Amino acid sequence: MIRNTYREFYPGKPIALVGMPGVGKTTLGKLLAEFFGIPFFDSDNMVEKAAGGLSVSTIYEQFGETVFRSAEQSVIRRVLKEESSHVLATGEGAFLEPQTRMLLLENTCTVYMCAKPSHLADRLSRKARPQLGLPQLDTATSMTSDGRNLALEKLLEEMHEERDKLYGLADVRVPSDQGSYDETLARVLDELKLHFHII
Ligand SMILES: Nc1ncnc2c1ncn2[C@@H]1O[C@H](COP(=O)(O)OP(=O)(O)O)[C@@H](O)[C@H]1O
Ligand SMILES: O=C(O)C1=C[C@@H](OP(=O)(O)O)[C@@H](O)[C@H](O)C1
Ligand SMILES: [Mg+2]
Repeated sequence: MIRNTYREFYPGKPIALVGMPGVGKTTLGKLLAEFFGIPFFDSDNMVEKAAGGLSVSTIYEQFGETVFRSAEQSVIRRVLKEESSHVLATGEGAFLEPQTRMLLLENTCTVYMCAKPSHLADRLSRKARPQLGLPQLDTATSMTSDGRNLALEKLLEEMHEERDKLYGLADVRVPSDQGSYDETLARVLDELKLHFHII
């Protein structure tokens, strides 16, 4: 359905997805790349490969965030140099780092995927991959009877408040908490078309 509606339109430069943890950068990034028939890259996976298979959490633990950010910037720089058309899902912290942000703003079409913090809290509590940057929360005392994790929601609200302006520097902004994957994908495509004045 989506393929028929949008046919073969591609904005002509890489598309980079930025935003909060759990907003769907990796999931939607893969779908977007599949839609365009172009390669998909995820900066977290690229860093893990470059580190000989060490996981993101191990890199954080053993070397710290500064080393991780620097590795992240190198792999992003490399993929932008080597691959002309692709979709890149960044890790949540990448776009907050000034040099990486500049690199992405200058060389890609950046898409800020956004969602309500309460929605992200719900998604993250179901997500298989452990999420760094979110301290271990005492789930026993912060869970409500209807299964909401209030401490996680509060933390994500604070993160959102702090970061929304920076993520908002992206070229386009797409809500990612309403509807199915297909609907979100269609919203990304609509925003890209508007941005590039493609009718
Ligand atoms: N409409 C939706 N859009 C994006 N992700 C969704 C949606 N509904 C549920 N999810 C779930 O939310 C999680 C998003 O995780 P992921 O794609 O890894 O996000 P990120 O890379 O931004 O951290 C996945 O487990 C995905 O299945
Ligand atoms: O930038 C970061 O510090 C991280 C990004 C996350 O990726 P997502 O934003 O894709 O969840 C995740 O790998 C990890 O928690 C650390
Ligand atoms: Mg991801």
